[in-house]
Amino acid sequence: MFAARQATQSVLGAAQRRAFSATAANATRVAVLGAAGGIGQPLSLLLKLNPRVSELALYDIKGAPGVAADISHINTKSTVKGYEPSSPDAIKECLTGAEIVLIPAGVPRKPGMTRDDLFNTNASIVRDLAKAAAETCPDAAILIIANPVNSTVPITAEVFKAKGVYNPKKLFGVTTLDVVRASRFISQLKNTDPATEHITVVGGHSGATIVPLLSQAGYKLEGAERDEYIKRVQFGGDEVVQAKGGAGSATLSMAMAGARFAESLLKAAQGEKSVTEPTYVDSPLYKDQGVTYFASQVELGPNGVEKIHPVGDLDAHEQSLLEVCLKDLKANIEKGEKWAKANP
Ligand SMILES: NC(=O)c1ccc[n+]([C@@H]2O[C@H](COP(=O)([O-])OP(=O)(O)OC[C@H]3O[C@@H](n4cnc5c(N)ncnc54)[C@H](O)[C@@H]3O)[C@@H](O)[C@H]2O)c1
Ligand SMILES: O=C(O)C[C@H](O)C(=O)O
Repeated sequence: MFAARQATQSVLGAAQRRAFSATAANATRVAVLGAAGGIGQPLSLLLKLNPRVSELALYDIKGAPGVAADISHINTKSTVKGYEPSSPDAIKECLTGAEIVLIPAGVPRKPGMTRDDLFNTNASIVRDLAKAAAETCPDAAILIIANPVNSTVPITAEVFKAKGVYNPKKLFGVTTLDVVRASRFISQLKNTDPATEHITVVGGHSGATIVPLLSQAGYKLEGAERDEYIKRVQFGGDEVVQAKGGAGSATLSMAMAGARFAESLLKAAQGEKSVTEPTYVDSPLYKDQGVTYFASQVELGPNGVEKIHPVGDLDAHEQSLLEVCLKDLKANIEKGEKWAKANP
């Protein structure tokens, strides 16, 4: 009996040792810029719980060392370090060796504002952080959370292009929260398990540019029910902004969505096949209409974007939503590109 238990323990020990060396071989440094904010803190917490992450580098203009000290006590293996600009090289030190950089740094909306109203403040925050990433970790996957995503992704691309290091396969606008909402809201209407709902959402990340494709999941809503569902997905962010009454926008659900997208990238980077997520990327799908970035299902691989899937079959109503989306998106992209060129 004792011998049998000892044998089991030694087998388990070997399995654990193998798992440990596999993790060590897949060591991944992940940086969060804006780590002390409403999204940054829970996002950093979720990344600390992810065994695929070996080093967590947390940067903010204020408060990152405190967040790092707190999170570092959690009993998972990854190391955590906080950086703040009191030392001039802090951002460089944070980004050195990073393979994934998540950027939630920037101001959130208050009631009555659109995401585009954040442009004037957030454009320069994202530009400056993108410059630091382009200089320090040009090969990292850059995940843009800061709004307005439809414009901050093109701004980031322009920064990387100006430095001669742009790799369209490694730049992602995080639209996962739209997918999470679309799946949760249909499950509330249909009394299904939201974990098994996978509603594709295409386009961009604001208002009419958010286009959920229910028909591809086999659903057909009609009339007011359909319109209310679409409106809730397109304006889910406003629901949270209103409810928080001036204290910011979605942070906890966004942290979950950002951590889920980072996990998908890590899985793909570590060799898992067929990892697919909708995300806003440099896309050929509507380039002929001047829409150079677009969110659709994207297969992820070790080098980032592996394959960009077309939107697929749409019903007539989805087609009409897509047309409105493309018009708005084109304007948001041009605004970002124009600003980045004028404000290098
Ligand atoms: N993509 C999405 O689906 C999605 C969802 C929710 C929120 N957002 C956006 O994410 C952004 C952050 O939202 P939040 O609620 O976390 O805001 P927040 O104000 O709570 O946190 C932002 C953090 O960024 C930091 N920061 C500001 N300038 C910085 C700089 N130059 N370098 C480093 N850090 C800097 C701030 O100190 C703060 O800690 C907003 O723009 C918001 O609109 C996007
Ligand atoms: O609505 C916002 O401003 C934040 C975010 O983009 C969201 O969708 O919740």
